[in-house]
Amino acid sequence: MFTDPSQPRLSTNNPDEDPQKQTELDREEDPVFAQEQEHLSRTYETLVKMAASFAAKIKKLDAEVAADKEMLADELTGNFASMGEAFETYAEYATANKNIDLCNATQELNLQNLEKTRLLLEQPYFAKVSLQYKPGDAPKDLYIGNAGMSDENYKRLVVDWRSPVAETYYNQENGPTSYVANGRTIKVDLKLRRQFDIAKDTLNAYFDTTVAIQDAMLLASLSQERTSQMKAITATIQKEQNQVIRHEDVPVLLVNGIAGSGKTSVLMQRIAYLFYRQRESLRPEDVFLITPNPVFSRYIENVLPDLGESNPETMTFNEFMATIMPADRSRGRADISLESLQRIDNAVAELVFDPNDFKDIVCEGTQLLSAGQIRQMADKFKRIPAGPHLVTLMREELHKRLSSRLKQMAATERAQNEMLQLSIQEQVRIFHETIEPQNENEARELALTYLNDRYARAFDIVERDEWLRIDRIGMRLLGKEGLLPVEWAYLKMACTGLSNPNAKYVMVDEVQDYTTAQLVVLRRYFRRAHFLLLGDENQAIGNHTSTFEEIRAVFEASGESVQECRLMTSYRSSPQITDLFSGLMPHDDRMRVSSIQRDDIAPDLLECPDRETYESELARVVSQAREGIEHEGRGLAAVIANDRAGARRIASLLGDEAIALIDDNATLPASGVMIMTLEFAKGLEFDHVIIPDAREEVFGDNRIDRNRLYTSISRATNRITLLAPGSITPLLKK
Ligand SMILES: Nc1ncnc2c1ncn2[C@@H]1O[C@H](COP(=O)(O)OP(=O)(O)OP(=O)(O)O)[C@@H](O)[C@H]1O
Repeated sequence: MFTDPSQPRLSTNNPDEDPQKQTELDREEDPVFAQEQEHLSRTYETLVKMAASFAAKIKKLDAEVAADKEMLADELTGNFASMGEAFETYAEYATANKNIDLCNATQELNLQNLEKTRLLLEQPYFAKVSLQYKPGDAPKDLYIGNAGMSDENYKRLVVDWRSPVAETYYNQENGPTSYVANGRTIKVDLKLRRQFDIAKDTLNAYFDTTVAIQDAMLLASLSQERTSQMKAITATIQKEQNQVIRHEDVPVLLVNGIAGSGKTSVLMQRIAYLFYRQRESLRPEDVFLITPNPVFSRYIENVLPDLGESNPETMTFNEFMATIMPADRSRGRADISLESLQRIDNAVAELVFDPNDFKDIVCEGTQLLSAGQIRQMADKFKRIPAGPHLVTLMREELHKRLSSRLKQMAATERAQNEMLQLSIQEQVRIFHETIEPQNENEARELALTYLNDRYARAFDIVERDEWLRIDRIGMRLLGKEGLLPVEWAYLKMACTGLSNPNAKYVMVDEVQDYTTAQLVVLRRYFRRAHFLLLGDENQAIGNHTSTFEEIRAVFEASGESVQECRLMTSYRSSPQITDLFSGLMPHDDRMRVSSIQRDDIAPDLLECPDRETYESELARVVSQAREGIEHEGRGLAAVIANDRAGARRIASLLGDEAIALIDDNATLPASGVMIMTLEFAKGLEFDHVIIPDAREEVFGDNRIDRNRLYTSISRATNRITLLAPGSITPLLKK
């Protein structure tokens, strides 16, 4: 056993040995190992029994509800013969429905419990803390896992990693510590902090840690080959990361972290944490996650489900814009100055609607309300200044007028004939039965239902204020034709109050890639939401994107203070790769960077004297990478080109040696060597990164090139190769 208390304690006698490869002898000789294995086996057995019991309860309750419903249908025949009988019948309905609601709630709980036990059966827990609450008291052992579970006698089997007491594990220090529960700070003495490597009911190893900077579980996790899917980091969350994950709920939290410091990982864990802490009120549709591109959305899509949580609304900025804009208008430049947006606000403050600002409401080829009618309606409200309040009043009025227009139409022979000619399938879809109106009244009512279905989109047009000609208003107010998407969206928000007031959280990853105008649009649209912004200024690779100072200013402008956390340790990249990319950072920041010590391969910088040598070297490097991956049967390598043209050139040079992922919608295979642009590689990571053209012409001494190089290098976990036909950029020659 180890004697150095600052080092992780392994359950093996040989510190050089991979804990995964402990011999049976080591384990047998270690009483702690045996005790822990026994505890695990017992817990696992209980969980198996509980899973079976929840499954049985679900089945039984399902059968009971089905029987109840059948009985309801048979027995509650609806006796309304007299007033008294009618009341009685209503009371019976109410009781029966209440019972069904109660059953549904119980069933929901059963399902949740079954889901939790299933999650725990994969790995019942990953850590244990022994906490002494008062001097002299026996320490209390708590096992921490991906979900919390108590047995049928209410004895805690596993504590959820997000529960207050689990904080003692993440504080990473033995001795006096504390956690906050129900607003109270509880002081405890952490006597033992033990990590486990567990798969189902098998204990592979345990580690007793005091200071976890170099914790063995972390090292084991970081040394695994990369796959096309990001993984949760629950068991190995580090102290600085935990401060973000468990941060108090503030209006704006900005996480400024170097490449590979776990920003995206922390973001996913924070979402899971918020869902847990607000489990009664926070729903996945209240949380919006804005990601840099569709590849990235797919890369992270399994993290939350693996933690037993649902994914929030996940979208790129363009996808977000598509939800609020006409279909053909949502893409395009976003480098609008703040002054232009300010001009829109000023102009809208003076806005008076003009007769030509309105559009006919046309649906299914029928004009339901004309622009002239809308104009007349606007005249009714002329004492109210144009803007969100007026638009709301007009919208309400338009709803009324649309309804009465459909009512008028429903009385016409034409509408009723159309309805009678509906196919049987259409009738069943609209009315849930076939129709045969018996009198004029009935025919009118049915025709109204039919028209409401046929012209449903018209109500949408009203609701989405599509009866306003935003481009026309923009042209008049700003004197320019063809608004850019961000301007269009901003103008529409200013005129109509367009927003999503229900969103509670908006998370923006890679925030350094957004222009100030884009952030202003997000802030204004999600007007009540709390924001979590994560980024790295050194990875800003686009023109006109915001600095962190500008990001702060956007949010401070709406009266909020912005809290900031820094993450300065690189978990992704080996120390030598971290040194290489951090050399491109501003000097003061560079001094604060650290990485996790592990096996290290020196970067390969290959300067080739001529084109021919260069091409054959590139082919050799790629071919070796491919062979290595094929031999192992896993692993990812990326050739990161500077642009699409470069990626295509390399693809034709390399032929079948590598898979070209040039289209935005391409998916990352599980393993292999891929060619891609940096835009595609953003946010992702690879065991081996090959930068095929690292000449000064490609990476010159300017901010964007520097950031492009930093971002490309920092995609690598273990190995980096840079090639150049000629000299490598002096940016790397410190
Ligand atoms: N505490 C941790 N335990 C285990 N792995 C971690 C931990 N923190 C980060 N990692 C790993 O480090 C890698 C980088 O994490 P992540 O992608 O979240 O960083 P990032 O800051 O978003 O990176 P970038 O900004 O460069 O895209 C991932 O493989 C992640 O699993």
